[in-house]
Amino acid sequence: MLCAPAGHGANRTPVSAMTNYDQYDSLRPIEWRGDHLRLLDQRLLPATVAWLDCRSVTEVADAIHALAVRGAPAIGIAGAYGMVLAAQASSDPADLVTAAQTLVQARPTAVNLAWAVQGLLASAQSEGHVDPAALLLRAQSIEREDLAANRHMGELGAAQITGGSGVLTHCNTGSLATAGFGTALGVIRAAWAQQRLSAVFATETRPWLQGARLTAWELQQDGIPATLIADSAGAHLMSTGRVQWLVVGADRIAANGDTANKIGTCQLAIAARHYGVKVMVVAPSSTVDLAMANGRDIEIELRDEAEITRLGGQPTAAPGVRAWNPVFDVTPAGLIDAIVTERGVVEQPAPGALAQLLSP
Ligand SMILES: CSC[C@H]1O[C@H](OP(=O)(O)O)[C@H](O)[C@@H]1O
Repeated sequence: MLCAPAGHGANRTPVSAMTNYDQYDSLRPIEWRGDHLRLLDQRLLPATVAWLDCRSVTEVADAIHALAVRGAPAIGIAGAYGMVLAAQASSDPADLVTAAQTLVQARPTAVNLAWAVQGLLASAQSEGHVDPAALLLRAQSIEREDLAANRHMGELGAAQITGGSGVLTHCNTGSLATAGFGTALGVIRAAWAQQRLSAVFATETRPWLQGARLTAWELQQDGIPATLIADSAGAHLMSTGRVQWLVVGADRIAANGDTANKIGTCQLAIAARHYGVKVMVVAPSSTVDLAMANGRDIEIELRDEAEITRLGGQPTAAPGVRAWNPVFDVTPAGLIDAIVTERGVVEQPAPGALAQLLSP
């Protein structure tokens, strides 16, 4: 069933658009500095807060591939600023095309990266010349719109959650993964601020530990008590009745609602359906890929085996053992109860519902 677009008679009126979220908006992982891009190096968090200064499109692409900056919206924003760096380095349109290819190849699954980069390339091509200032305005607009979208999605998603609910989240979908406030974590922040939550649980999210290292750290900054669980404890937690919602982000949502997200999301959604826990996907419209009919063709990023067999640079597996490291999976739309975007909420996503919601 399709809920009315946000703000137009939606059948769940957000509790209050006046809730003050500023305390949750202080963290910015991306800073444009005029001739370089500063990125909070998320590989070192939470032990070390250090910044990378990227002065070329290659350095931005390398930072995206290495997960120094990560999270679907955040890598889109970083990619956009990478295009500005490319335009500052060369006025040759062919070089901008090469820059776009370099950035898009950094990570294949999150559509936000290609959406942002190819959008800036198209705008330069439509202008007929490479104008760094014009591209900078577009990059800044993408960043600004993402933050606004996150705050709005927070309200819409929180309105879905009845008071006294426990929630489980997977991976990191907070300020570190976006322009600020977060997607799924933004809903959790809003629901907490509106006193709707009885408990927040986060999975550790192996192998990269986005939950243990990043989500737990963000929630500590917020003063929101959270309990960390092993990824393998998700189904058991749901069996105890302590959570009513599984709230996750997305890297690419196909037109029918099939959703690519961090590896482990699908099995959590299967367990959620078994135990009567509702599943909410929270993502800006820039994460929806209407050109992809369903999730079967979403490219799943495979990363280095060492991310499985080593931790913190130390071996954790039997020497020489091979590992398979897909870092996303696809949750079928039939397992999803609500997809929350800044344009509104789609419940029980049916074919065509997202296209209808996002139609101009
Ligand atoms: C709002 S972030 C969306 C998405 O990105 C994360 O992946 P990664 O940490 O590998 O960039 C995770 O899948 C989040 O749900």
